[in-house]
Amino acid sequence: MSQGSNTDFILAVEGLTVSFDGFKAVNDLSFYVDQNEIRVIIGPNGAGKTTVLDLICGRTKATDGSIRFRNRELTRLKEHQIVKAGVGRKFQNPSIYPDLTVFENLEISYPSGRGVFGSLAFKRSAEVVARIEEIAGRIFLSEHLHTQADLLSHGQKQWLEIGMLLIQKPELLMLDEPVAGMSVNERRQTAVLLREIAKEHTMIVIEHDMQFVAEIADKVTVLHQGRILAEGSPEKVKADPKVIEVYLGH
Ligand SMILES: Nc1ncnc2c1ncn2[C@@H]1O[C@H](COP(=O)(O)OP(=O)(O)OP(=O)(O)O)[C@@H](O)[C@H]1O
Repeated sequence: MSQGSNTDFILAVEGLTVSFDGFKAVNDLSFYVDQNEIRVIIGPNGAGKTTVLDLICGRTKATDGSIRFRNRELTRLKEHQIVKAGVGRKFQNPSIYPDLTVFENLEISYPSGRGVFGSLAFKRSAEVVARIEEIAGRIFLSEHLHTQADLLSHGQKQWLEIGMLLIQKPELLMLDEPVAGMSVNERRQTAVLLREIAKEHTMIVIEHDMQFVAEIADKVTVLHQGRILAEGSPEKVKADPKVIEVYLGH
């Protein structure tokens, strides 16, 4: 049976290529992600990691290849259709509303089908409030529900943005360097948070901190020059001479 017809994977990327003026930032890339898996993508600067996330979420259009999410082809969809299909993305810098409270940031993200102002005006149902409180608990911000987001620590802002994604219930969450700039304690808590989230969601995470990678990853994909250099468990990848040569040894 060809892998092309396999329906067990939540995400199947095959032959994915993107060319920027002839330069292939992602070059004939194939990988498969299981449901409830945490897949971590590592690799040197410029390896194509962020570009892969950009391709999956529709921000960048593929030159060639396919991205199937639950067997639905994403390369033909627009960014907002991919969000609707169940793919959520968090960028490196938190994009939260600094003047609003934690509660209000989560409320705005609640999938009500309205824009920012419509969301604020719509009556807070008990169901919405309960969901916001539940999410705030998961992201360690129960005590800060009515704190203005601007006053949170950098790490807490990152958690809030993860919460803003979670409240939309995406099946697949993509996080770009979620622990960058976090303290050791915040990193530890984030590892716990991500393992907890993986019980209900699938995740693709770009990360450089190998200790954190080992704590969260089910499987690691190592990219180099737009291609896969190695793939497997964190232990296997860490011991791979090719990976040590181009990435870990530096
Ligand atoms: N829109 C674009 N136009 C031209 N070149 C691009 C574009 N986006 C990315 N690139 C190039 O593609 C390559 C891969 O970039 P990408 O940001 O995906 O790497 P990365 O692995 O995420 O690196 P880093 O760890 O530095 O974030 C780089 O050489 C980059 O300059």
